[in-house]
Amino acid sequence: AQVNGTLNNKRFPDDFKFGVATASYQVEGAWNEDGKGENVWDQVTHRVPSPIVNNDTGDVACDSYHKYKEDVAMLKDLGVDFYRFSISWSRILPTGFDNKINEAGLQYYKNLVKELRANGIEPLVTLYHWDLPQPLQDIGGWPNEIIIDKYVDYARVLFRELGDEVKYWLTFNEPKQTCNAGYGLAQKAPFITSPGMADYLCTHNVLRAHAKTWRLYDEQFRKDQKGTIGITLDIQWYEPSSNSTADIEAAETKMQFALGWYANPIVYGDYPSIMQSNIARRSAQEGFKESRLPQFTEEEKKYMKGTYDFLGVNLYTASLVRATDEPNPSMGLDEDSEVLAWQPDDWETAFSSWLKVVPWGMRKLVTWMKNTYDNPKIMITENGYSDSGTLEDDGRISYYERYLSSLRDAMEFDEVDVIGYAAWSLMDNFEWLAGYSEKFGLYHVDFNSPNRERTAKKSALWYKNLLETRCLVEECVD
Ligand SMILES: O=S(=O)(O)CCCN1CCN(CCO[C@@H]2O[C@H](CO)[C@@H](O)[C@H](O)[C@H]2O)CC1
Repeated sequence: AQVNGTLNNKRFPDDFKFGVATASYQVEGAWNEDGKGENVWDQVTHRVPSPIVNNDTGDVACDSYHKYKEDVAMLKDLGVDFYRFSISWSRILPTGFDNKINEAGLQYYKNLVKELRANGIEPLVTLYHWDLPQPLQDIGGWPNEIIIDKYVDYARVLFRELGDEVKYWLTFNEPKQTCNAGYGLAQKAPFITSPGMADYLCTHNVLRAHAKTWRLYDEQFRKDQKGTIGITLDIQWYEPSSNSTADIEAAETKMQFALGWYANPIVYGDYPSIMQSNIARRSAQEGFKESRLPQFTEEEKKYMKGTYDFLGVNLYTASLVRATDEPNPSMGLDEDSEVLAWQPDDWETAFSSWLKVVPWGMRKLVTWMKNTYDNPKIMITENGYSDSGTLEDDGRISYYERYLSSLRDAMEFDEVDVIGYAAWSLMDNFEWLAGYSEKFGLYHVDFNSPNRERTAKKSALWYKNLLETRCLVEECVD
């Protein structure tokens, strides 16, 4: 356990998988090469004025589309068990619809998977990491339920074309970002402002698309391909700001609105009851004839329940939560929860303003998930630290040591079934609204050079050593 700052000294189990993660729009570049169609991130980063720092775009990014062999060499050198990357829907289906498959785009991913396997590295594929084909957004995007079957068609192409070599799948990366940030608060593409309305419609369709895809794999591909398929949810740990009953309940409510929104339907078949009751009451007060939170039919609930082999979770930070007796009457996910969350200014912070360094939140989160979702297999599919780009990144090493120690504590003392961990990220890449101004990589990338040279930071050598010893301290105990 972490006693006065010491690290957990237990070795990670032999079957525990270590990896690193990236995402298509953030690293690939080649935004319009070899038949790739436009996606919502191409569209928003090309807007004038641009919402992105320094007008940065993913047009070239790390140029992984051309430099994937170099990337695999880095992965090999790190000694990872797996590489988590995402597939660009519009590189496979340029219009988003499956009536036209872009063979060159498909070939890129076949080549990447082949290169990984040739180096003994397991591919873990995220089907969707936010880059929706623009033609699908033009007909409404995720709030339009026609999207459900278009996503399933896309998934079917990937299972069919890549499923012989890819055995680990994630349907979505962070659907809350797609829906709440993308369609509620205009913080992510397509930057639509419809809080407490389009975010709920988006989620209702994402969840049904996820369930249909999990069932498709389970019924039509798993027997032959013998793979495993989950989803990645983003969450921060929400800690009660006092031990009052009201604040403890407020923190639980916040977890239900921020993680239960997706995990409850997938594990138990329906939205959390606190979401259903709060939003129904507030919708009635606002004069709506029905709740702003869509309802699943009874058969949808049965169909949805249990659609996961494991739960992926991205954890970076934490916040404090307190109750309030003056709830904000506006519509929105945060307002509908009727609790207040914040990050104290004096908490240790990374370079990204939202990223407070709160290692104990890792153990709290995965133990809460064990207790709340009946002890599921959990994979940490992202965890990482931002700085302004130094090669001597001691801050990143310290972050990883403390978060991994907290994770190992949860495995040792709370017996949480954690099956793996991926560091975000293999290399510096396009950090969404922050462009290239915030660096998350174990490797530095020179975005001023057309060759996008990669250079190992101090943290890369630290991670390589961890993967060799599988232990956070000098003297490890089995
Ligand atoms: O800035 S603001 O305060 O107005 C809004 C904060 C937005 N947070 C940022 C982190 N994100 C979860 C992590 O998101 C993940 O983390 C990585 C690092 O961000 C990304 O590069 C990955 O693509 C993403 O999967 C949740 C939303």
